[in-house]
Amino acid sequence: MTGGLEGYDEVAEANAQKSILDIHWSRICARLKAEVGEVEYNTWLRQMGVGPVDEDEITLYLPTRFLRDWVRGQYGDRLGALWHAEIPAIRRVELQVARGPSPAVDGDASAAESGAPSAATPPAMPVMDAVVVEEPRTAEVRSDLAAPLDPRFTFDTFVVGKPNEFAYACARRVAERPSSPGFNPLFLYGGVGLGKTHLMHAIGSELVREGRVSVAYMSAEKFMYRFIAAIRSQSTMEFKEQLRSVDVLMIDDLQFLIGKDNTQEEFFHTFNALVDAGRQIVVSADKSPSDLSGLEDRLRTRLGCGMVADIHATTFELRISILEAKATASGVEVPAKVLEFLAHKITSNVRELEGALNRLIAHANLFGRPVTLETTQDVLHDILKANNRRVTIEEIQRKVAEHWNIRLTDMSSARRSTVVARPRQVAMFLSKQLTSRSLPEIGRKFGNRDHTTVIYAVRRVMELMEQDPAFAEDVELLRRMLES
Ligand SMILES: Nc1ncnc2c1ncn2[C@@H]1O[C@H](COP(=O)(O)OP(=O)(O)OP(=O)(O)O)[C@@H](O)[C@H]1O
Repeated sequence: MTGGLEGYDEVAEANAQKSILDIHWSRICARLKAEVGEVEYNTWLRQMGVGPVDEDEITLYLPTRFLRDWVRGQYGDRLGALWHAEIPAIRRVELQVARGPSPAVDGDASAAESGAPSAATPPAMPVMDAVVVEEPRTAEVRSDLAAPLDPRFTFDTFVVGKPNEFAYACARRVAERPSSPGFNPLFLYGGVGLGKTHLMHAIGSELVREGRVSVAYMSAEKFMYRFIAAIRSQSTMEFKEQLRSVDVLMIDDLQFLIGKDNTQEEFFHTFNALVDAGRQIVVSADKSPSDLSGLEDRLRTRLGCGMVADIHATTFELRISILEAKATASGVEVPAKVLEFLAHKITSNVRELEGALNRLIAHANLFGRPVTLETTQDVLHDILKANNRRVTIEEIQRKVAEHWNIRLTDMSSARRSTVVARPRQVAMFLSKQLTSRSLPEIGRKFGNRDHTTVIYAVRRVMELMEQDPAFAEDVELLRRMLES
């Protein structure tokens, strides 16, 4: 009797654990689906099931070895990070192949020994008596540090031309031989959308693929938030230890740390500890170390001590090569004339060029019509119009400052009085309307402000234009002057 009741308690306990894991799992699945898109999710991830938790490790099941290897390679880190975010005690994800149902399997030791609750049964499969486990292998997950590396950003998909060949060569060298003298730190800099992040991910993917070293990649913004969170939860020591335990640390968009003195200080110490221990640092920013004037001098000096590589603005030839490569990869035939047209018209950066091509390709796939010059002009009407305008954010700032009689420097100053803040908001609004710059880019031009500040400014100006006809007239006048 007693044994029966104990058995019952165990079952109840196991069921409770399973339903808790299921709740976490459904949240993780929703996140993954949103991140990778429905098609990719259904192709690779939908059949995954949750297994037992053992101390800091959770087991996930996939039905075939192929799927298991693919998911491990492409999503292993991300799965670890998501599980860790849901249940902080989980630090590792083990991916196993489970074929089921398979009643005749001998010695299902791993399932039995783990004392696994019923959650050990992969939910996407029929109820199993046993789970066949193949080659259990644990994917090391640096979940506290890692942002997932984008599998599309590899050296193979990076098109090399005059403007980026030096940066590319340096990145390749670091991926082949991290911490080589003269290449540590590697500092990549250049304008927006020119491939800095792509090269960093390529370095990371190469190193992870080779399986030689542990890599942590994150944006400077994420670094700051992690640091603040560690201070709040009184776990700065853990944060420092984690950072200092990696072989390669990559920090993207370092300019974000301008004006964030405490985070800069922390980064400086981490930087020194890692370089002194012979680990590799890779950093990207929009300017060279000497031009990052808001960074502390000692940090700028150290950043410039290794290899500094500039990615220049694209040339027509590089734009054509990039378009050709991306069109070929898409499988959609895009006439040379259209590629030339795009390379002439969209000169701002690769991100925009790629966005335009993607839109054309999506349109062709959706309607099953060939891409022609006419459809291009039609489908990309708005992008082409924005690129026809020659007005720059600097011109907008100058005109608006003159109009309201404020100093040009106030466009990027921290002053908040309405006399200054209102024209600044108008300039942000006009920058959004009249240029093709993204919200973060606009924010950066206005004293490194966040993109949410730009969104707020755009909304506020629109509200005021509705409420106050005189103000609306001023803004319209400025717009016409700038457009002509
Ligand atoms: N040489 C290249 N070959 C192929 N794709 C490229 C190249 N340069 C940039 N891209 C593509 O352009 C897009 C923008 O690049 P990326 O995000 O690396 O720019 P970035 O310099 O990091 O920009 P930001 O300053 O905004 O962070 C990406 O999709 C990237 O793959």
